[in-house]
Amino acid sequence: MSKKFDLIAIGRAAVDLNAVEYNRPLEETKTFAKFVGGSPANIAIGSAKLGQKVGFIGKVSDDQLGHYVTQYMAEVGIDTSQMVKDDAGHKIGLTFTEIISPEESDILMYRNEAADLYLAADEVSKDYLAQAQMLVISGTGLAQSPSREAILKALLLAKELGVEIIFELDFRPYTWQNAEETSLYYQLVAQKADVIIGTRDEFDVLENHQGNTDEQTIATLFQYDANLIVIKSGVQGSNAYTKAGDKYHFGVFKTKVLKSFGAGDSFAAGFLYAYSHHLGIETALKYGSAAASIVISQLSSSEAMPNLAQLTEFIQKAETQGVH
Ligand SMILES: Nc1ncnc2c1ncn2[C@@H]1O[C@H](COP(=O)(O)OP(=O)(O)O)[C@@H](O)[C@H]1O
Ligand SMILES: O=C(O)C[C@@H](O)[C@H](O)C(=O)COP(=O)(O)O
Repeated sequence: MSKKFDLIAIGRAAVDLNAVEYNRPLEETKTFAKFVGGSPANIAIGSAKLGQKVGFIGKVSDDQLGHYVTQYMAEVGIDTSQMVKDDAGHKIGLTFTEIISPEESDILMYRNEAADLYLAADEVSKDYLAQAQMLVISGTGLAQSPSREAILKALLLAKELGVEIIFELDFRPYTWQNAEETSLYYQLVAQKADVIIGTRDEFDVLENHQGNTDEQTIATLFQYDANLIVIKSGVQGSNAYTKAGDKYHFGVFKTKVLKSFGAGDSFAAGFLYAYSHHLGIETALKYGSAAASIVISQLSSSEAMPNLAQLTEFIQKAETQGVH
């Protein structure tokens, strides 16, 4: 039976302030454009733009920026009924970006006491989660309590309810205390997740070890619940591994890169669209790569997310021209 939501994402919804001056460091940047940000919010927005039915569980500041984020997410079609306003005055997270060159862009996050980290376990509703086909968990929500307990509660409820658990590693060094703590919580969730998506570097964080091959990583993780593991490697493309032993690779769609941030979130939105529509793993990697290619050629990580027609047209055109 079809559920009310194709996916519910849990974690941070925040604000990106993206430098509109290119080829200069943040120190010298004077003007910024405001967008909704936060990895799980970006994935939710990308998914909604592709036509998925999406819900979001999170906490935002009760001020102009919190209202802006909630309103934008509602406008793209996301159910925001479980986006709680922080009543203790915590402010929404901010991310400043700089575009030094197409090869070099970076982000600077302001996350001290960020409202999303104050989502509490009693603000996660079982009835709400029961309406989801998939739950998308972003690793950063595990960095601090009470958000950590809220995410773990959602994980256990999803497990109990048979909701498919997608773990997007989304590692951000901010707000984590040390590598061992991160690795412990990442492993805890990875052992219960059905699908795990991350970059090679993020899997190193999960393992608290550098230098493992993908084969070593999947051999360990497939001992637990995961059926599918996706390991992204930037411009080298992405690999997907199934528990049954299949391996899929997809390269990238070449594009005029403006900046590299936004690649991971758009990849996840595109990948999950194809995955949840049973279009096959190879197509899922292709949709993820195409969405990423579209987003990294534009300024934002959220508004730039393509709709389904834009995504499929992009793929068709790229395949006709042979640019991947
Ligand atoms: N320079 C690039 N050109 C085209 N596609 C890219 C480029 N960099 C990344 N991508 C696409 O975005 C996906 C995610 O990028 P990656 O950098 O690995 O993740 P993250 O943004 O999470 O660090 C890649 O698997 C690839 O499909
Ligand atoms: O996740 C954040 O809080 C910041 C994002 O909104 C920002 O746009 C970004 O860094 C996205 O990068 P990605 O996770 O590599 O897609």
